[in-house]
Amino acid sequence: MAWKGFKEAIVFKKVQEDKNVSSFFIKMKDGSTLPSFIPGQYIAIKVKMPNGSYSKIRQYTLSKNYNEDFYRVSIKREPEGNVSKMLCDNVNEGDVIEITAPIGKFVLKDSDRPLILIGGGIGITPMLTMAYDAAPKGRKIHLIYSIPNSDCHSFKEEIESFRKYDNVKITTIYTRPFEKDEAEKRFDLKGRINKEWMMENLPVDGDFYFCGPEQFMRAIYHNLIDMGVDKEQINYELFGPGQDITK
Ligand SMILES: NC(=O)C1=CN([C@@H]2O[C@H](COP(=O)(O)OP(=O)(O)OC[C@H]3O[C@@H](n4cnc5c(N)ncnc54)[C@H](OP(=O)(O)O)[C@@H]3O)[C@@H](O)[C@H]2O)C=CC1
Repeated sequence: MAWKGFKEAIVFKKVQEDKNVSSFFIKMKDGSTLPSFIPGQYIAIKVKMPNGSYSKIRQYTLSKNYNEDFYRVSIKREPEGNVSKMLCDNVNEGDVIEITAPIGKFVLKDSDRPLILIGGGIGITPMLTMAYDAAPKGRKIHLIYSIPNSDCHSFKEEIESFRKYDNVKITTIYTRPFEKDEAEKRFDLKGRINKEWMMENLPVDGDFYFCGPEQFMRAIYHNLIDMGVDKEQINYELFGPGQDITK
């Protein structure tokens, strides 16, 4: 059952996904069943600071299959982010945090159109839950993941595992690959995703969902408009106090 406000939850597993990203696997402290959520939704989290006061409230997208009996959030440690630093550095297995029930309107809509999921950096998290939902249903999916290099390549095996579905295509973009990344061919495309590549590789009749840094989102939005994609097919969410990306 969903609840109002915050409720205590326990981190029962913590996984370091890459240099900066940690995943937290969460269950309710009182053992109650977690409400289901729609792919793309997030929970808000607050955490007790060492001085006993509560941190600010932050929203983190759920990043794992919605029909598991736990929630997973995956958090990038931001040097300036007090809450993400507190969580990544000091919250460990067995610790209690406070969470809301899942919320959010950036969710996967029912459709038979090809589904194009584009994640920039930690913005891949809502794309993962959307892919978990759509892949087994046979919908044609193109999952595109842009990261600087192998130091930031979270969820590598997890994303690779989607290849078991014939209907899923994966493109990994490294914008600043190391020499070893080039030598070991760890990516499909080098450099920032751009309009030429999108025009050649993405269907105009698809449903597009994307999330990532503000400039990344603005570029993708305008490329899609230039390609002639209908605004109804363009879905995105900007976290934080960003500017309007359509301008
Ligand atoms: N539901 C939501 O809305 C969520 C939103 N987020 C947001 O996602 C963002 C992710 O940030 P972070 O992980 O630091 O991302 P990074 O700074 O690591 O960037 C991710 C990728 O985007 C590329 N990129 C940046 N600008 C452009 C552009 N104009 N055109 C094409 N590619 C571009 C980067 O290339 P390059 O290396 O060249 O810079 C890089 O490959 C955060 O701002 C976070 O708030 C995160 C989770 C959920």
